[in-house]
Order: sequence, then C-alpha cells, then structure tokens
Amino acid sequence: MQPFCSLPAGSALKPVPGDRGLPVIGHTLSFMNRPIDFMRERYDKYGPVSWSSVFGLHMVQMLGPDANQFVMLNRDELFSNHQGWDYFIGKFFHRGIMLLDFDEHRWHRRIMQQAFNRDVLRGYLARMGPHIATGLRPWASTRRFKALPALKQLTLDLATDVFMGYELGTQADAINHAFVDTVRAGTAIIRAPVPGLRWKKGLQGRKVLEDFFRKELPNKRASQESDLFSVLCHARTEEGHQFSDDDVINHMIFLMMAAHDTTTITLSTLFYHLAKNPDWQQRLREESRALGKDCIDYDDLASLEGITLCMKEALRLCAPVPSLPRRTVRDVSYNGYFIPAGTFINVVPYFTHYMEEYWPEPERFDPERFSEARREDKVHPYAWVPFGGGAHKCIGLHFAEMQVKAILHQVLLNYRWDVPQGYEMPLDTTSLPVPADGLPVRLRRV
Ligand code: HEM
Repeated sequence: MQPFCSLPAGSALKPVPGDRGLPVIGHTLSFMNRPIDFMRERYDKYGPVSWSSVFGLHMVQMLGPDANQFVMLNRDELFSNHQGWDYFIGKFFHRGIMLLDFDEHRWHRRIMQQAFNRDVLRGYLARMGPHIATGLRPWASTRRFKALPALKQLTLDLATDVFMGYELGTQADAINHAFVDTVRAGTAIIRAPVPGLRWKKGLQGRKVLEDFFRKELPNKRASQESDLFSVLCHARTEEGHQFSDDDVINHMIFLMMAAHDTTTITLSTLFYHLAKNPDWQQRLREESRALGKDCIDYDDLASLEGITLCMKEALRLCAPVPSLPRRTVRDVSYNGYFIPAGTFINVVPYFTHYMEEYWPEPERFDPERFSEARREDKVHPYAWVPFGGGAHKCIGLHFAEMQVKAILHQVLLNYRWDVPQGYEMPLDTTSLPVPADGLPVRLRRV
C-alpha cells in the first residue's frame, strides 16, 4: 500500500490508501476491461475510498451510495465537473453543459431546461413515432441481424429528425462516424494525436460536427421549428438570457452524444435481457397490445409499467455512463480521509449497481425489484444512479424514457426475438459499455 499524499501538519485525517499498479499503465487495463471485479477488489482491500493510477492519472475512487451522494450533491462546491471531464473528453466536447461548473453551469442549465419541458417533449415524441415505424421495417429482411448496429442506426436517424429537424441523407455516414470517433476518443490510452489512433480520430470527428452545425445555424436562427436545434436557438429565460452561436453548437454536439449512445446502450441491454427472459418479453408485448395503437402518445408513457420496470433494471445492470469523473477544487475531508485540492475523483454508478450490500443477487435480471411491493432502490437514495444526481443530473432522463418506450413499444408489436440457449453477451467496457459482438439475435415477425 502506498499513501496518496502527505498530510497537512497537525491533521487528524488519514491519507487515502491505495497503490499505483503496474509501471506506466497503472491499473488502466483492469479498470477498462473488468471494471466491476476491479472495483470490488479495491473496495474489499481498501474500503470505499482508495487511489490507483489509471489513464496516466492518480485517481481517487469514491465507491458506494454514500460517496455518490457526497460527490454528486456537491453541497459545498468541492468538486469540479469541468476539471474532471475535461481531461477525458474536453478536447471533443468542450463547453458542453456537463463540462461547466457552478454559476456558469446554472446559467446554461436554466436556458437549456426549456428544451426539455413537458410541452417540448410532447412535440419530440410526436415526431418520433412515424420515424420509428419506417426505421423498423428493414429489420425483417436483415440477414444475421445484430441488435446494436440496428438500434444505433435507428436512434441516430431519430436524433437527426428530433434534434436537427431534417434527414441527413448522404451526410449520415460521415456524421455517424464523427460521433463514434469523438465518443471513443475519451478513453484513448495514447492521449496524443497519432494518426489512425483514437485521439486523432476524435479531433477530426469534432471538426466535422462543428462545421456541420455552424453551416446549418443561420437557417435555424431564422426559422422556428419544434426540433431541439431550433429550440436551443430560441430558448430565452425570463431575464432574457440566450445562447450565443458558439453555445448552440457546443451544446448540440454534446447533446447528440449524450443522447445517442446512452439510449442505444439501454435499448441493447433491454434487447439482451428480454431475449433471455421470454416471459418478460411477452408480458411487455401484451401491455403494448393493450394500448391498441401503433405509436404511443405522451400520456401513454405512465401506463407502460412493465417497460418502466425493465428499463430501470437494464439501467442498473448496465449503467451507460459507468463512472463520473470530478476534480477537487479545495481540500476535502471525507470519512476521515484527506483528499487534497486538485485530486481526480471517480464515482462509479456501474459498481454501485452491483454491490450485494445493497442489491440482492445483483447479477440477476429481476425487474420486479423496482416494483412498489419491493422498491429495492429505496435502500439508499444514491444506490440507483444511472442518471447521476445533484446539479448535473441528466437533463434528458425523461427524453430517454420516452424514446426507449416509443421504440420498444413498436418493436414488441412487430417482432419477437431470442438468443441461443446459454448465450452470454460479451461486454466491451473499453469505452461506454456495449455488446462486443453487436448482440446477434434471431428476429421474427409476430
Ligand atoms: C438512458 C439514457 C441516459 C443516461 C443513462 C444518461 C446518464 C447521464 C448521467 C450519468 C449524467 C451525469 C453526468 C455527471 O454528473 O457528470 C448525464 C448528464 C447529462 N445528460 Fe444524460 N443520460 C441519458 C440520456 C440523455 C439524453 C437522451 C439526453 C438529451 C436528450 C441527455 C443529456 C444530458 C445532459 C445535457 C447532461 C449534462 C447535464 C448537466 O451537466 O447539467 N442524456 N446523463
């Protein structure tokens, strides 16, 4: 064990325990390739607060619901989002709202909130229904169907309409690649622009996206439509605050990323578990049939109870944003430990969701654990945190619920799907967690 730092003279606090790991790469490979086992080992060895070297940084892991609450609520403004996320994705998503802090963040969030109020959400959902129907049609004739690429394509097509208000046409591939590259760049091990590697591709991706949004911006300023791009151009607080052109571009790039991969991951996790649990799949199908309509409306959302339970369980089993980085802006004392200003911190929803201390049989797909009769998530307000918490809590969580329900509803009405007996989905956790094999399923029309 190596102490993280020396203590201030006369301090009654303890130094954070931990160890660096291997020379140069530290614990990066374990952190990326087997995050839950790695965190469990650290937790069992050192407790909820420990340090290790990952991605070239000395990072303090603060594990478990209490630590989540302390860091995410951030009551005394001890933790900077900007300084945490900037190291990983700042080059690709700079000035995205998640990378802003404190007063400046609040200023942007108040404007952005208008793009996510109930009436605006209603408008987005109305746009989605017909696009989903069109997007699902070719699935039936796809040979060797894989859920991940199909869902990714569908959510991207939806985003281009709901977010931007038009079809991308021939530009679709370039924009899709640009997104994939910018997202993957965040977890590059070689953090320098070496041609062909993640970092460089991420920079190129950002440039493609910036040019695209800047070119389209004057049209959006001039018209007033119901898509998100247009809403952001016109959003105005009561005090008259509005986004500049640069703000709109930075927020659009961030929002497309924040919405796209997270929703795709949630849907593929649902696809997997519903394939393995045909009783649940059928229960949800019957619930959808009972609605008696092809496309759901906003007021139907609450009645799709089965999907609500399954979605919560999918988000528990595979948190699309597995860990949240922060950096201390002042010295912090937590649980008797001294954490100096300038320390990288990591809170880990992914690990929290597998802690058997809070979740009975954490590996098991058991949506009923969220039912009113059981409410296992109530064991601690920060035990189930797929959307984070505090000032930076996901602004798109209702959007995500709406989109997942709208898609799954139509999939259930049109298809049934399964996987071979004994199939276990391999997860690639080197960036955001996705099925490593694309999740091949056998799809049939119902
Ligand atoms: C299942 C889907 C989603 C999950 C699991 C998810 C998860 C998260 C998490 C964990 C955070 C907090 C990050 C932090 O504290 O550092 C966050 C923030 C954010 N999310 Fe989501 N998200 C999802 C969908 C969406 C969608 C659909 C949108 C937009 C349409 C969106 C937009 C945002 C934005 C803008 C932030 C930053 C908020 C702020 O800093 O004030 N997310 N999300």
